Amino acid sequence: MPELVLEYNGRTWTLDSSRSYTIGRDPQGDLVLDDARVSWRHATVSHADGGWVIEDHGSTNGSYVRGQRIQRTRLEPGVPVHLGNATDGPRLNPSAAAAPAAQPLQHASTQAPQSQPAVPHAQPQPHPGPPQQAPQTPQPPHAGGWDPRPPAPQPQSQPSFPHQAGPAGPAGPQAAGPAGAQPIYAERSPTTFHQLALGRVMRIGRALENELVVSDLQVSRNHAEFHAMPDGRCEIRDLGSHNGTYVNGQPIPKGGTRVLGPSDVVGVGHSTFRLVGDRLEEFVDTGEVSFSARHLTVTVDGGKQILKDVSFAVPEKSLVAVIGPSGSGKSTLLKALTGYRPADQGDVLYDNRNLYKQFAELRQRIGLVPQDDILHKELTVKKALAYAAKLRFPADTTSAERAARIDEVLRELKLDVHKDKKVTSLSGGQRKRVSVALELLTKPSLIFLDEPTSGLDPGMDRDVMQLLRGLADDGRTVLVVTHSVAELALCDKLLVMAPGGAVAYFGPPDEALNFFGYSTWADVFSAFENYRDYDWAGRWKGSQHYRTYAADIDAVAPQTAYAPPPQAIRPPKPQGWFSQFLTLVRRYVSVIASDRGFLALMVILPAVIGSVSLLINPDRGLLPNPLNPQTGRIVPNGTATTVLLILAVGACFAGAANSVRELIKERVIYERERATGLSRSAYLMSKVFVLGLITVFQGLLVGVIGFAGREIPEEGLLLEGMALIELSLPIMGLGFTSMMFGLIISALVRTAEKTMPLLVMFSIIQVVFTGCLFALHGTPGVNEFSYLMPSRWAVAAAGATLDFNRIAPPEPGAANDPLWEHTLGAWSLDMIALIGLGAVCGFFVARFLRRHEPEVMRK
Ligand SMILES: Nc1ncnc2c1ncn2[C@@H]1O[C@H](COP(=O)(O)OP(=O)(O)OP(=O)(O)O)[C@@H](O)[C@H]1O
Repeated sequence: MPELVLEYNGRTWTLDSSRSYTIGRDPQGDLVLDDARVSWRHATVSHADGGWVIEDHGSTNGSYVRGQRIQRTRLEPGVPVHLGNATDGPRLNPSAAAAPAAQPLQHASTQAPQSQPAVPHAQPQPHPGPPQQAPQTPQPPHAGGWDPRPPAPQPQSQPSFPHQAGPAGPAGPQAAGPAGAQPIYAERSPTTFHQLALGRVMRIGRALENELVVSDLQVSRNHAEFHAMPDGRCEIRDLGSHNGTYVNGQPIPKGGTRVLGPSDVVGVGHSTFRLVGDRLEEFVDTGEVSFSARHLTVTVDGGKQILKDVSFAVPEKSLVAVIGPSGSGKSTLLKALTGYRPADQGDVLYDNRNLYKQFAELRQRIGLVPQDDILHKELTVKKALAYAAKLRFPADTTSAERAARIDEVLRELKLDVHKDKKVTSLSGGQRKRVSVALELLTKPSLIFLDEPTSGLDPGMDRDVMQLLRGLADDGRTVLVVTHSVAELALCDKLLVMAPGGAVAYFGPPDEALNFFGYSTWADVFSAFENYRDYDWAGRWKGSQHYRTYAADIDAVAPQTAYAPPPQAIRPPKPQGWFSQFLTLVRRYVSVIASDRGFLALMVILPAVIGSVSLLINPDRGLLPNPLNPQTGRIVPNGTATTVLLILAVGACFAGAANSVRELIKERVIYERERATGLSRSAYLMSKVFVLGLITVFQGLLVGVIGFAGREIPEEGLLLEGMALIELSLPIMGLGFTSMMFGLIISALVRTAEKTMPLLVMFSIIQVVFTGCLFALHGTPGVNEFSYLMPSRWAVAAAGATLDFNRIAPPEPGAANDPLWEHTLGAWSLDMIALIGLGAVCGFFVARFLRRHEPEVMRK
């Protein structure tokens, strides 16, 4: 059997071809590499098809051969493999035969061949607590003997927060002090060092020609450069990067420079740099970050506190569950932790860096999976992720790079077999996995999930929770708000919120029921409901559990929260406006094209509206009637006004119906994408462009069918020989402006169900203000009000072509309607007003769209 010798850092292993070997940081693995850039289970080496192959397990930072990221490749003697970084990650040197110095790997020589170990998140993690003592019969809090029964002290479960010292700890004062102070990293050892000689320029970027190659898709190809100036100082220059360069968490202007002081920390993607003398220390954020919240308090208008003094801390690689009755502030807490709605008091520490102060940089390390899916269900998994990746990654990433990252994430979440299925055809649990996959694309270190298992059956609930367990084990901090209590044992810590928004418990999940003195969570929640005014927070703070698990972090005095600076609130735009617009248009067209029902309706609806108008006095034309010789007056042509009324209302309805659900149904997707750099105007314009084209086409269909079968004037006012087109133009414009009104409704409502009554109301109002049912001109107040209605202007424009002042002449003594004058001037004014109304609607949609954005971005 051919053996392989792998050398790393002076150590050698001889690998036997009869089994496979896992490589990673997991001490239980075969080849243990203690380097932060290497994933827990990073890769596997095995003998297959007559050679040795290495297969990456969807590791966070990748495996590289000859500078190329690989998924599975054959190992060649003398060709090293880098793990975690293409250039300076741990280097494995394969050689062909067993070298005399090589030590046979113990497992290989002493153990029988074994199957490849499962990846950590595929199996439930052993987190069994001590066998639970039988709880006492539940009693109300005011009854005697209901005092908390703290479990016996368990020294081994004492939490250790290596990077989260209290006020006396080394990192405490810095974390609360000026943003980005140097000692934040005092307890971390740098991942790599780089020498920076005087006068030298060291360029950072994704491209291999850079001196400092960062294999991180969040980083631009040529991102920034350090410049060691002759006077001994050093400056950082941003090279027009897409995601920005940060000094102490604050962005430096695009293309700008900043001279670095001794305590300054530079952030580029997931890497952070600090200059110590002529040595540049690089810290790579592999996801293993501690996380804590201190004294978080949220006060709403009126002074009511909906989140009260919430503190907790977890070390790296933790899975935290947050549970609590409805209205206990779980969503509010999530918003405070993600910066969507920063707390008014207290702070959130990300690896001891103040999240609010350094929001601009740290926001990119946060993934948020909202309760509703953040993908277009009509698309295939791969396509949906491809559009999301295009919007989130820098413009200079190639589609191959993005596709590679998507494949990596799909494999990691075991979704590769589903990648060509439509999202809508997946089970609830799989759909949630796809939403998680989307957030994992950018390799966040912190992942927040809002009720990911709601609506899932118990099997899927477990499946999703095990997935989260695996994400945490692989080096991320995961916090999940949930209503499901079945799988809490998989979590490292449990935060229980009490009515009113205060903490009722924080600690190991298996001690929680004992803490409350109940045997089931249903009892605990009933107690919350029945004793809403009980001082749950006081009970928690008086407990032994509090002293064990939270007193340290709580000991720091509460501080007024630092509002993120304005430049931090607006996320960097990884893509330019036009590129975002094009991607959004393409995505929208893909969504529409995949919905055959909508496509069919798009044609059938206007065709039916146009056709039914032909049933009205089919042999009558749309020209003015001759004078009645007896009265000397023109006999009104009721057919013309009725036909125009039907066509106009049809266009109104079709236009508004196209758009009325559009923004509300995508609200969650928009909110998430907006927080990751989506341009509001690009989003809005993509909707206006696609829906505009559809409605204009529908208007044309309505107009051509409705007018072509009738006698109409031979000459138009503007398009002389094309009266049919001239008559259809107002119908098309009316469809467009109604579509814009529909967007206003869509931006205003809170649920999609409310759109239908508003659509009906809008359409009926348009019927009234067409001017076909009663004379508007000469009716003070009503006439002026009608100027706000698109149907008024559209009917007037078509009426000007048809000469409505003669088709429906005013009562004797009344004046002609100036908007209906059979002149080019009147027609042009009507059309300009109609389109102008659409533009004004666009302005209002943009304003109202803010309601769909994270609170912090609404100002
Ligand atoms: N902007 C606000 N103004 C006033 N009150 C608010 C505001 N936002 C939330 N609240 C109130 O704060 C309380 C907590 O709301 P939150 O949505 O955080 O609870 P929750 O625990 O997530 O509830 P659920 O489980 O039902 O989602 C509720 O009583 C809610 O009505």
